[in-house]
Amino acid sequence: MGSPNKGGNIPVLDFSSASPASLSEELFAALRQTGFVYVKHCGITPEEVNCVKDVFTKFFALSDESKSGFTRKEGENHGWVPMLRESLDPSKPGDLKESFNITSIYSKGFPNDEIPGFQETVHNFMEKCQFLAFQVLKCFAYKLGIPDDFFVGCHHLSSRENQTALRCLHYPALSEDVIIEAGQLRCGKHSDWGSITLLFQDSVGGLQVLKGDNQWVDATPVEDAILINIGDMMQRWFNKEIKSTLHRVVVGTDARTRARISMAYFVMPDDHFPVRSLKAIDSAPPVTMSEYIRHKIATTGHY
Ligand SMILES: O=C(O)CCC(=O)C(=O)O
Ligand SMILES: [Fe+2]
Repeated sequence: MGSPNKGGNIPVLDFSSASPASLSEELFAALRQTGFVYVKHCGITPEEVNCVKDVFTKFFALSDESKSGFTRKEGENHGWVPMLRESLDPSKPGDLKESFNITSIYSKGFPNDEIPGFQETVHNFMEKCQFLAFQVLKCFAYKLGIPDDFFVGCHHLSSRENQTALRCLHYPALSEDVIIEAGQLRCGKHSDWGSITLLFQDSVGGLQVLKGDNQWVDATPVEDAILINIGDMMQRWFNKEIKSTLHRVVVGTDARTRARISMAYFVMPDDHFPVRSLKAIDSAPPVTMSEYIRHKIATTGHY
C-alpha cells in the first residue's frame, strides 16, 4: 500500500514498484480514502512537466493586450481566461487566477509566434497525459472485473467528440493594489466533472480537499509526484464507492509575494457515451458528458 503520510493527508503511490494487479488494488484503496492520490514514477518526468510549465509561464508573462488575442470565446473552452473571470464556487467573488485551456488537437489559437514551439510542446505533453490516463482507466476496469479496455473505449481523447482538456492555472503574486475580498479564493470549491483529473502542482501549496468529516485538509505538494483525483463521471460509474471530492485553492499567507502555477489534465468520457453505475442496478437515467456539462453550466454559471 502507498505510504499514507508523505503527502500530508493524501496517500502516495509508487507506480514503478507495483504489478498491474496490485497497482489496481492500491490505486483503488488509496482513492477510497479521499478521492485523491499522489503517484510517483508514472511515466511523466519532472523535466517534461517543467518544460510545458515553462511555455505556459512565458504566455502568462505576456501583456494583457497580447493575451487578449487568445481569449476563450463564449461557448468554447479553448483559450485564455483572465483574472477574476471565473468563480468555480459561484457563491464567492471571482477567483484570483488566470488560466489557459487547451482542448483537442483541432483547437485553434496558440501563441506560437510569441512563444516558439508552444503548440508542439503542449501537444506532446498531452500525449503523455493520455498514456497515463489510459493506464489508470485500465486499472479501474480491472477492479470492476470488466474488459480492460471498457473505459479506454469510451474516451477517444483526440477526437472532436471528446472534451478532454489541459488547463494551466496561474495564481499571480497579488500586488498591494489588488483587494482580496472576504471569502475570496484562488480557486473556488468544486468537484471535477469528468472521469479523472491529473494535477501537476508546484511547491507552493494552497490546494485543499474536503474530507469525509467535513474538514478541509491540505494536499501538501509532494516533490515529483502527480496528483490524480476522481471526477463526477467516475463517481457515477462506481456508484459513489470512490468519490468526486470537493476541493479548492486558498489564498496563502504569502500570496502577495509568491505566484503559483498548476496544470490540470481533465479526462472526460466521449460527449455522447451514456454513463451509469456499473456497480449496482441504477434506476437513475444514464447521463452523457455533454448533458452533464450543460447542466453544470446552467447551475454554476461556470463558463
Ligand atoms: O490549481 C490547483 O491546484 C487545482 C485546480 C483545480 O482544481 C481545477 O482547475 O479544477
Ligand atoms: Fe478541480
